Amino acid sequence: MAYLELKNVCKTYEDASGGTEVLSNINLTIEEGEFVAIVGFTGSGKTTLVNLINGLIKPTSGEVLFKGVPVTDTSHERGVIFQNYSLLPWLTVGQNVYMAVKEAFPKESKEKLQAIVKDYVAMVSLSPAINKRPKELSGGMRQRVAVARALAMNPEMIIMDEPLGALDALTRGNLQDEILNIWSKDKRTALLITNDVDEGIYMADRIIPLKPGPNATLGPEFTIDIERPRDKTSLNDNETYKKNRNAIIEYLMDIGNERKSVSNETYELPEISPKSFVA
Ligand SMILES: Nc1ncnc2c1ncn2[C@@H]1O[C@H](COP(=O)(O)OP(=O)(O)OP(=O)(O)O)[C@@H](O)[C@H]1O
Repeated sequence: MAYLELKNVCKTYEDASGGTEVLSNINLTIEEGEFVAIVGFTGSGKTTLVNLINGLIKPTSGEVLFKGVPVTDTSHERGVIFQNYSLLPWLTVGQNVYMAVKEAFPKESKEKLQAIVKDYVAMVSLSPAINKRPKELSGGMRQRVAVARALAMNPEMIIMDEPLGALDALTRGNLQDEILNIWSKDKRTALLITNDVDEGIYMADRIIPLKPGPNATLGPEFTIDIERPRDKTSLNDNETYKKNRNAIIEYLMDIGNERKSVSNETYELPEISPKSFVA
């Protein structure tokens, strides 16, 4: 049985003119322990897809199944790391993680919960900042807290919605490694949504492009058959990496061009001319 399965999932956001189908016929299967990345253009429907899998919104038609059971609500079994950290500003790093852990394990003792918080804060190298509030942290540190918070709840599946998009290249690279370390240690199932092909190839077992919407749908998948742990510096010379990178970028460029050529939008430029020109 597939761990996560989307069967012919469609999502339309209703509006006064009837609505737009953002996602069309999404079929996706993820097996236990797999790391899958979905790459897509901005606005193609990636967050909509995450919200459907997370149970925050319902499909207009089709089914989302987690371990064979239809997803009808959010659950601690699926931990989401969002792109905007979403930390509570009045709580410290430790308190932000504690709150989530308490919600996930309401019957555990305070001491046990505090020990979990300490472990996960240490795991993302933030022990010295455990008593700081979000406004005292850099963007990279805040995202680390968000990672610790999601993982401390011990979800069976980690869903990441462009979690590293706002970070500089160095911080991004470090956090990619931290997420991979945690994923490989506990062998959880992971879904990464990203607009960065290199990030997808470095982290995932499979990459699936999301064709731009409206009516966005998943394209052909690319299997990244590169041994783990992967070495970022030697990846550039790896033939499998180069082959996949070129194929994915070519595919994305082709569908990008296709989208441009079918666009009916026309732009009228205003008729203006300078009243006077002084050299
Ligand atoms: N609640 C909503 N109501 C109406 N339309 C929505 C809603 N949420 C998203 N959309 C529309 O659906 C489309 C896809 O949005 P979504 O946020 O899923 O894309 P995305 O790929 O995550 O974008 P980005 O990369 O910019 O974060 C957009 O055109 C957006 O305007």
